[in-house]
Amino acid sequence: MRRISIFGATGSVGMNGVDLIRRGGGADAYRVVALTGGRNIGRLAQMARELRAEVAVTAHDDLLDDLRQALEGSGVEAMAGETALNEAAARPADWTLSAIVGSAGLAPGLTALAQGGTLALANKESLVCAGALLRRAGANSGATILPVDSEHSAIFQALGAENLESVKDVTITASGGAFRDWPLERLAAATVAEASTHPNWAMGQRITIDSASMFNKAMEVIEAKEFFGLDEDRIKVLVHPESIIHAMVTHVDGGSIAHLGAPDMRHAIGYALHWPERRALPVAPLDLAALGTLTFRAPDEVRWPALRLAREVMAAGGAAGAVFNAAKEQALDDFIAGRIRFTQMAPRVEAVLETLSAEPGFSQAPDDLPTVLHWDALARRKVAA
Ligand SMILES: NC(=O)C1=CN([C@@H]2O[C@H](COP(=O)(O)OP(=O)(O)OC[C@H]3O[C@@H](n4cnc5c(N)ncnc54)[C@H](OP(=O)(O)O)[C@@H]3O)[C@@H](O)[C@H]2O)C=CC1
Ligand SMILES: CC(=O)[C@@H](O)[C@H](O)COP(=O)(O)O
Ligand SMILES: [Mn+2]
Repeated sequence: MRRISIFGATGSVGMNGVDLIRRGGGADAYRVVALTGGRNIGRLAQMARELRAEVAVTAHDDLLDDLRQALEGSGVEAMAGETALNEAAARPADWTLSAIVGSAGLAPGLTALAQGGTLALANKESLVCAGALLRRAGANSGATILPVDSEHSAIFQALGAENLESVKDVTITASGGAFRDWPLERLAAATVAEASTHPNWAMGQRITIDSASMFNKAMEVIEAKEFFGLDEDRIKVLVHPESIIHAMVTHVDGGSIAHLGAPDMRHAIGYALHWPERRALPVAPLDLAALGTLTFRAPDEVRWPALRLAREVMAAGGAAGAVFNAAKEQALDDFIAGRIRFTQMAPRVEAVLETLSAEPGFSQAPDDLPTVLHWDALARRKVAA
């Protein structure tokens, strides 16, 4: 039986993963090793019981008793805390879904990679903070890393067996998020509730707000560079309000291969689950005649300064990715908590990048986890200061 683990099982991507496992036969078809969550103990315990997981882990030490109680009589082991997340990631699994939100997903991702198997990576923050570390961990153990972010899954699928040398560039699409059509002068008054609605995708709150600010796309450009080893000038962004085309690969001969699909993450997760095969998935087929029109716009770096920052981060290299991600996470926390305005996030991130670029060691890519965590903590402190 195939052994699977899902990190961040109680979130939007995690629940879509659980849905696919359930539809594929659940505990009768898969041996579920670990399911992890954060504060949603009820959901975590219910999933762990249903899928007869070996262990359920909450990231929060103070919730261990609640989890134990919720799992009483189930035979599922309960664990809590960061160390427990890593212990769960060290349990051998054939397929692990990395769907924790934020840089908190990096340590368990690295641990899972060290034990081999396949890491299906939704946690884009890992690649932005520590792309080289992840690739090295995978290469050392012989693990496979598959993309789950919809655009990167689309590039992976559109590339097929093609050699990267024949690729002129890749284009990832952006919906433009909640404020794509707002007058610029209204953005400063945008509320958390307004930023937390996405025109096409049902996702967690943090990535939804990142879509509105385009920090999500900025992260994805860096993610594409790290995942596919493409130079930054071969990665383009195209605003596509319908989110039907997810990415496009353009070859040196002028041919472009686009990947299309309904905005449903079960396609990308299911593709990674069954790869290298393709199996039927519960995703609505496209009806292009009913859709009628697909539209496109050039990205506007005045409206979305995060896109310019991504280019600067890629040009800087070294610790810039770790600093950028952590500063963005802290600025997002501050916006959600009402401490800063929507339009203050990008300037805060830019200021932290500028300040920390003068620190010794900034130009060296972190080559171990403690160094990534050092830059992560420093960047968060600078934003909060
Ligand atoms: N949602 C989507 O469709 C897409 C998401 N992604 C990426 O996938 C990842 C997950 O996104 P999404 O599912 O939207 O996020 P959600 O916020 O919906 O879920 C996040 C998950 O991580 C858990 N979690 C939160 N904080 C911590 C922490 N500090 N330590 C351990 N676990 C934690 C949450 O637990 P709990 O809720 O129990 O507190 C939950 O299980 C992100 O990296 C995102 O960028 C990529 C493409 C699409
Ligand atoms: C589903 C997915 O992969 C998200 O990252 C999505 O792309 C977000 O939409 P935006 O295009 O609005 O950032
Ligand atoms: Mn995406």
